[in-house]
Amino acid sequence: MDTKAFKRSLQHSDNYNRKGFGHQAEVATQLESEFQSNLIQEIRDRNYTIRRGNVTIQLAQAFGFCWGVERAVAMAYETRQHFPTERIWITNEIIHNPSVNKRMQEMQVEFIPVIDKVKDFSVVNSGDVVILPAFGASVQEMQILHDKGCQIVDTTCPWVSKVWNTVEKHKKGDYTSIIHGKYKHEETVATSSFAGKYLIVLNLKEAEYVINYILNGGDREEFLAKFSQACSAGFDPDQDLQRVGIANQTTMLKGETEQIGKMLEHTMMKKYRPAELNQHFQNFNTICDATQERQDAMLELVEENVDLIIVIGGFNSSNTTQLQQIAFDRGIPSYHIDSVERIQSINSIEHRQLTGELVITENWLPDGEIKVGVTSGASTPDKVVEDIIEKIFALKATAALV
Ligand SMILES: C/C(=C\COP(=O)(O)OP(=O)(O)O)CO
Ligand code: SF4
Repeated sequence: MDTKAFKRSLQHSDNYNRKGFGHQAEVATQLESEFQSNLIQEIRDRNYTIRRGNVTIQLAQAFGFCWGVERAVAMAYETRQHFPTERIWITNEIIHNPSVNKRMQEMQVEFIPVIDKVKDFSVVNSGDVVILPAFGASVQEMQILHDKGCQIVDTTCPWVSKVWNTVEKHKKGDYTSIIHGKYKHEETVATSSFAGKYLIVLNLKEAEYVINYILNGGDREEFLAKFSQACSAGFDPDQDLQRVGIANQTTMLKGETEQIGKMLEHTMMKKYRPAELNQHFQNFNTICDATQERQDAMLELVEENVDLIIVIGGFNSSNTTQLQQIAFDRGIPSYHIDSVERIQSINSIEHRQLTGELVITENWLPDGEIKVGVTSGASTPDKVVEDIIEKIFALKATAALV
C-alpha cells in the first residue's frame, strides 16, 4: 500500500478530524476539575518540595501529563460533547492510565471488541465516530475505518506522526527501519505499519546481537526466530541490514536510543568505508521532548539523597517504566504504583517490578524522618499524584502518634 498517499487522502476527507471541534474552553474546565490538583500546583510553586511532619516530598522538576496526552484527552472529551448521541468507539486505550480510561468508559466511549486476538470492526457503522488514541493506529486499521465512512477523530500525538514520517523517509530511500521499541506496544505497531522493511529492537542487548550479525554474519534461522514477531514480512537479515535508518518508540530510554544509533553508525563505518556512511545509515532524532524532560528530571531526582522513590503511572505505561528503570539502576528503593489503592498500609505496598510482576513489599516506608522522591509518567493525572502524597503524609502522621 502507498501509505503516504493513503494518509494524504484520509486527511482531505470530510470524515476525518485531527484538530478538535472548537469546544476547548468548556473541556478545559472539565479536565482541570477532574485531573488537576491544588496540592501539586502548590508543590510546584514551592520549588517542587513540601514538608509535613517528618516527611519531605521532593517532586521531579518535570513529571505528569505531557502536551500530547493533554491534547489527546481533550480531543476525546470534545468528541463526546460534539457527538452527544452518536456511538463512539476507540481503537485502543486513549493513553496508558487506568483512571483516564475509566472516564472514557463512563462517557460511553467503547473499545472495539477483540475476538481471538483480532479486532472486530464489524461493530462499527458508517454513522459512528471512532477515536484514534494518542499512540495512533496502524494504517490498516485506518483504512478499514475510512472505507466504512465513519467519522474518524485522530488524536495521534504529532511527535508520534513525526516518527511515521521518518520511517516513510527510510522506505523511500530503501533503508530498513531499525525501530527501538516494544513490538507489542500500540505506538510501535502503528509506526511499523508505515515502514517498509523494519526490525524492532527492544534494548542494547538486542541491538548488539544485530550489530554482531551485520559485522560477522551468524545463524540466520536463529536470527529470524529471535525477531519473528519483530520484523517485516519476508525480512532477510543477509540482505536487509545493508542500509539502515533509526527510529524509535517515543517513550523509550533516551540514552539507550542514542547509544543504539551511535553503535549502528560505527558498525556501518566499520563495515563500509566512512565516505559511504550516508548510503548505509540514516539517523533523524525522534525522541520526544516530554520523554527527554521527564527522564532528565529523574536523573536529577536520583541525586537528591532520597530514601525512596514513588513512580506513579499505568502499569502498561512505557515511559513510566523507563523512569523506574533510572531509579533501579541507581539502587534506590523505588515503587511503581498506578493508584493510591496500591498503598495498603504503612507496612505494605503492592507495586510493579521492572519484570512486569506485581509484588507486595512489607515495611516499605522507613521510620522517622524521611525524604521521598516522587515522579509520574506522561499519562498520569496530577490528581492521582496528590492522593498518593496525601496518603503518605497521613500514614506517617498516624505512625508518629503511636
Ligand atoms: C501516548 C504516548 C505517551 C503517553 O504516555 P503513555 O503512558 O500513555 O504511553 P507509553 O509511555 O508509550 O506506554 C505515546 O508517546
Ligand atoms: S510522550 Fe511525547 S510522543 Fe508521547 S504523547 Fe507525550 S508528547 Fe507525544
